[in-house]
Amino acid sequence: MTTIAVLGAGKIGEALLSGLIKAGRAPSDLLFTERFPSRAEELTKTYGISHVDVPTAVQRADVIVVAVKPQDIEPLLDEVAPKIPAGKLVVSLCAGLPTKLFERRLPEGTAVVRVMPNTPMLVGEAMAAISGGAHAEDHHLDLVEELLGSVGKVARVPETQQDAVTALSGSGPAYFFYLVEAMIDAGILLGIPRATAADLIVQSAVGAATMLREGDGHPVMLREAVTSPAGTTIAGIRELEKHGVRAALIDAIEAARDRSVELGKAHED
Ligand SMILES: NC(=O)C1=CN([C@@H]2O[C@H](COP(=O)(O)OP(=O)(O)OC[C@H]3O[C@@H](n4cnc5c(N)ncnc54)[C@H](O)[C@@H]3O)[C@@H](O)[C@H]2O)C=CC1
Ligand SMILES: O=C(O)[C@@H]1CCC=N1
Repeated sequence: MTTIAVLGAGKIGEALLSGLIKAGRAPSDLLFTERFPSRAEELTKTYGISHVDVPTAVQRADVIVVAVKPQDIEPLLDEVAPKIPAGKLVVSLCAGLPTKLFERRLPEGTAVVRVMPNTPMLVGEAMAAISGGAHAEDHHLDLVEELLGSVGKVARVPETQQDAVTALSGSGPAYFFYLVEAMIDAGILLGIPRATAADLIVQSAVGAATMLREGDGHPVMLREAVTSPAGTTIAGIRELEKHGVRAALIDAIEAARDRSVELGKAHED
């Protein structure tokens, strides 16, 4: 069985470990490193996965998943580079960081795959986009696709698209949560108890997402089907258009893309 080590077990590292266990992977095939001992203890208690140091992780694992913040990558690479044996597969989940940053710092020929996942991995509904670096071969991409395929959907994209993907599906769940939060607030304004408003909106979001995924309709057609002549929906849509919500979303996603590019540039030579 492939042994996987996650370096940095924060939100996304935990989402991956937990998703892999839910998908049937044995905790004994998983390892993690974590700089905060209390956090490490909590994860070992919850999932039964061993917390190890970096030399042990890179020795024992076949696949080394880097899940620290982009701002924390340099000290991590300083620790990993002298210890990692040749021939390991390195998978980076870090926003903005190009595969060539890892290739420059790790032993010559190290296969690196850049991945942009998202937190719905926790419930087996991730969207992950993967791109191979200079030394990643088809079998490396196949392995990463298989691993991530057990916790959601996987797309292969050219690395040049990863900053845009980060803005769309990496950050995307946060924008949906934000929308849901705002709609629940609207319910409160209209006098609906918070718990009832949350039920109404969350189920509407699940229903709408299911129609988008499983139906054969385009989002525009689906929205038109809700929008009756002289009805309630168009009265609401007019307000969204007046407040520039579409343009705000496009600007938000462009800003997220730009930030991803900036995070990568901070680590250029
Ligand atoms: N949170 C999200 O929705 C997503 C995050 N990502 C990427 O995943 C990476 C991690 O993000 P989060 O999990 O949100 O951050 P986080 O801050 O929750 O987790 C990072 C973890 O790494 C640990 N850490 C830092 N340096 C370390 C070191 N040298 N050795 C061992 N542990 C170390 C920290 O203590 C922390 O627990 C980032 O690069 C981010 O861009 C990618 C997609 C989605
Ligand atoms: O906000 C961030 O930087 C990370 C990357 C994508 C989602 N969360």
